[in-house]
Amino acid sequence: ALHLAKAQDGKSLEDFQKVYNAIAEKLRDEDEFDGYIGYGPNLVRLSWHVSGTFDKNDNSGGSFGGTYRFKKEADDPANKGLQNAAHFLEPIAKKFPWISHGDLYTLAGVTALQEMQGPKIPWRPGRVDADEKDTPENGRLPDASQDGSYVRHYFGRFGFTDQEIVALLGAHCLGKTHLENSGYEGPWGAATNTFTNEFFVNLLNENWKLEKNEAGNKQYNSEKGYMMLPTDYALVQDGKFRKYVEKYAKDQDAFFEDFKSAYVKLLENGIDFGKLGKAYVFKTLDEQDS
Ligand code: HEM
Ligand SMILES: CCOC(=O)c1cnc2ccccc2c1N
Repeated sequence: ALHLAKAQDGKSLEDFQKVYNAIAEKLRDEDEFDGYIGYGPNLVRLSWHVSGTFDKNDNSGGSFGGTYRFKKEADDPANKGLQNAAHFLEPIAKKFPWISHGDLYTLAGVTALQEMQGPKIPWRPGRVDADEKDTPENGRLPDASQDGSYVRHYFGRFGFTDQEIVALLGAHCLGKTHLENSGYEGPWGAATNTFTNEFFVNLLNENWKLEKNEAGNKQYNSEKGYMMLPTDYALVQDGKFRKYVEKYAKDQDAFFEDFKSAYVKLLENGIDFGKLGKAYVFKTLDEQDS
């Protein structure tokens, strides 16, 4: 059965907006991280990795239990580099001890996306911390060296369509690869901390060359110093994926809309929010200044 979301006694939109603001202000303060990219992309990746362990076959894993806080999951080689995001969130968890880890990890991704000018992401609280014994085993996160059929099969585990898969991967407009984390490197100078449809524009406009990097892994590089993972490039090699790449490269609003829906589905997979009321839509810091 699905995990039942539990209402946080007496916490309302205002309380969660305070958590949002604390994360958003810390993002602004600590802007020098990772060559002035900041923590935003890393927080988005954490929110995806804690949700991407979900398996609909036995409803194990997923964002509900906040099991990333346990060593087994945090030490998954696929999570290398996310210690930065976890460390960033420690003082937030101390300041708001009433929020569950699952809610904090997912809310942090929503905050980062909105503060990087991404779409408004409706978000629902109610995730409940699980025991260490419920931590999913390593190996549930995807392998970047693979092709389109691997990507389609992998996301089939969450019940995602081709369109949802392409939209979701548009998050690779953010941040960068780090050789010491994943064995992939770059993009050089093109790493961004603003949410746009650039990933799709790059895929279609650049001249891509498959090259072996210093770690001996193959990746696609362009003369402008951009890069794509094999699983990124698969989106233009596979005809069914390619048509959505072309759609999003032309229409950023369509990308924002479809990304928002797919990202909410990713973060809420395996959770029954029942009659806990509608989702919260948080104001950005800029919207509160005025
Ligand atoms: C086929 C599926 C995917 C694969 C194989 C993949 C693989 C990777 C790899 C290898 C990195 C570089 C990590 C590093 O070296 O630090 C990365 C970074 C990143 N990924 Fe993905 N990813 C996938 C899907 C996603 C999804 C669904 C999202 C979010 C919705 C996402 C968001 C990010 C972000 C924001 C970064 C940049 C992190 C940073 O700059 O610290 N990825 N991904
Ligand atoms: C918009 C310029 O960035 C890109 O085209 C791009 C492509 N693939 C990625 C794969 C993982 C992490 C970051 C990535 C990235 N920033």
